[in-house]
Amino acid sequence: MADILSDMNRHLNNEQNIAIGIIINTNNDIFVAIRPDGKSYAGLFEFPGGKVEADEDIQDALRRELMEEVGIYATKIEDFSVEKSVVSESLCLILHFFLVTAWEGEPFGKEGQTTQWIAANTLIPDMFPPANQDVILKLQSDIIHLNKNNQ
Ligand SMILES: Nc1nc2c([nH]c(=O)n2[C@H]2C[C@H](O)[C@@H](COP(=O)(O)OP(=O)(O)OP(=O)(O)O)O2)c(=O)[nH]1
Ligand SMILES: [Mg+2]
Repeated sequence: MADILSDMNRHLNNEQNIAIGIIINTNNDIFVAIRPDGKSYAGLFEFPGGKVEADEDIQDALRRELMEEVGIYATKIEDFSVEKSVVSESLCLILHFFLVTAWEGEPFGKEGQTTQWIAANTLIPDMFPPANQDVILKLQSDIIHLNKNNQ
C-alpha cells in the first residue's frame, strides 16, 4: 500500500513549469516562432519560452529563455495566464504565460527558428499547441476591450 501511495505521489508530483512570453508591441503585433522539426509540436507556432530550471524563479527563467531564444532583455513582464497540459500519465506541464510589453534589443530567431510578427487579432488558435488556444482567445478578447475603452 505504502509503495502504491508513494508511486502515485511521484507521478502526481511530476510537474514541469514552463515560462512563456507573449511579446506584444504597441501595434498589438505578437512575436511568434515555428517549433522546429524534432521538438514536440513541430511545425506549430509557439511563443518563445521554455523549461524553468530547479530553484529558478519563473520570471527569471522567462528572461533567460527570451535572451537565449530571441536575443532580447525583457524589462516589463506581466502575468497573463496559467494553463495545465497533461502530456502523459507521468508528466504534466504548468505553462506560465506572461505579457512582455517592453524589452531591450530586437527579437529574432537566435536559434535559427523561423519567426514572425503577427497581428494579435489574426492569430489562429489551431496553429498553436492545445494549451495556447484559450490563451489566444483571451488575448484577442482583451485587445478588443482595450481598444474599445481607448476610443
Ligand atoms: N516555448 C513554448 N512552449 C510551449 C508553448 N505551448 C506549449 O504547449 N508549449 C510546450 C511545448 C513543450 O512541451 C514545453 C516547453 O517548451 P520548449 O520546447 O520551448 O522547452 P525549452 O525551450 O526548454 O527547450 P528544450 O531545452 O527542451 O529543447 O511547453 C508555447 O507557446 N511556447
Ligand atoms: Mg523553448
